[in-house]
Amino acid sequence: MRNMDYTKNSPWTEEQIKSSLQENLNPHRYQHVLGVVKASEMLALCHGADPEKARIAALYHDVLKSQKPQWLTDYLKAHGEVPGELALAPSVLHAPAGALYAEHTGGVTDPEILFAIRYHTTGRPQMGTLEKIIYLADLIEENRSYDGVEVLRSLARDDLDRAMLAALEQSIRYLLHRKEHILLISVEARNAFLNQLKERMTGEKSHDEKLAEN
Ligand SMILES: Nc1ncnc2c1ncn2[C@@H]1O[C@H](COP(=O)(O)OP(=O)(O)O)[C@@H](O)[C@H]1O
Repeated sequence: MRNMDYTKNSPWTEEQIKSSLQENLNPHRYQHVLGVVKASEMLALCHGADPEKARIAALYHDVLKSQKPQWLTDYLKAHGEVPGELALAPSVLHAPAGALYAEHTGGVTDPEILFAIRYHTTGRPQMGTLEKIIYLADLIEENRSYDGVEVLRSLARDDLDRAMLAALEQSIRYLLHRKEHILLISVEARNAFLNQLKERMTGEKSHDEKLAEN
């Protein structure tokens, strides 16, 4: 891959990131990235997040998508990371590797952006707003078309947590159907969103009950 000089602290302009993406991704994947940029900016504006951070995370999220599993594994190891369970789900490797690339080659230092890139495929418990935005933007961007995408689009605009629960459950169902390994972190994320939403509903109910009492 060209442009990989591992120079630290040399932030790229958006145009530099885009030209690196065009060199390294096929046109279809590049269009997907532009779709994620647009969707993540829209979600950031809906949910009070920083649209500029969303753009940067979205631009980088699939930067290493074309690299082979062995290359990605070596890249993670070269940066001191053990792939661990990810070895059983090689299509996820580009996410943590992409975060390392954004940091070490692109010079990105913002932890919210780096976490959003790292967890855009699996999710995780305790996700921050930018992480949820990139995870969902990846699934709802304008080039995606699958049964249920419109429902997820409107859910993502209305309520990030409910959309995350629906998206994680959709992803887990897809992996079950394909008899693929399901990384534990996604199951933990799904349970965390489920429990959080149950608590929220209980809280909302008792608030309503209190109002009714007065
Ligand atoms: N929890 C998980 N465990 C194992 N594999 C997963 C998990 N979540 C996602 N994947 C796999 O990672 C693949 C890549 O996801 P993603 O980065 O969103 O790619 P794409 O943009 O091509 O849909 C998914 O198609 C799925 O096979």
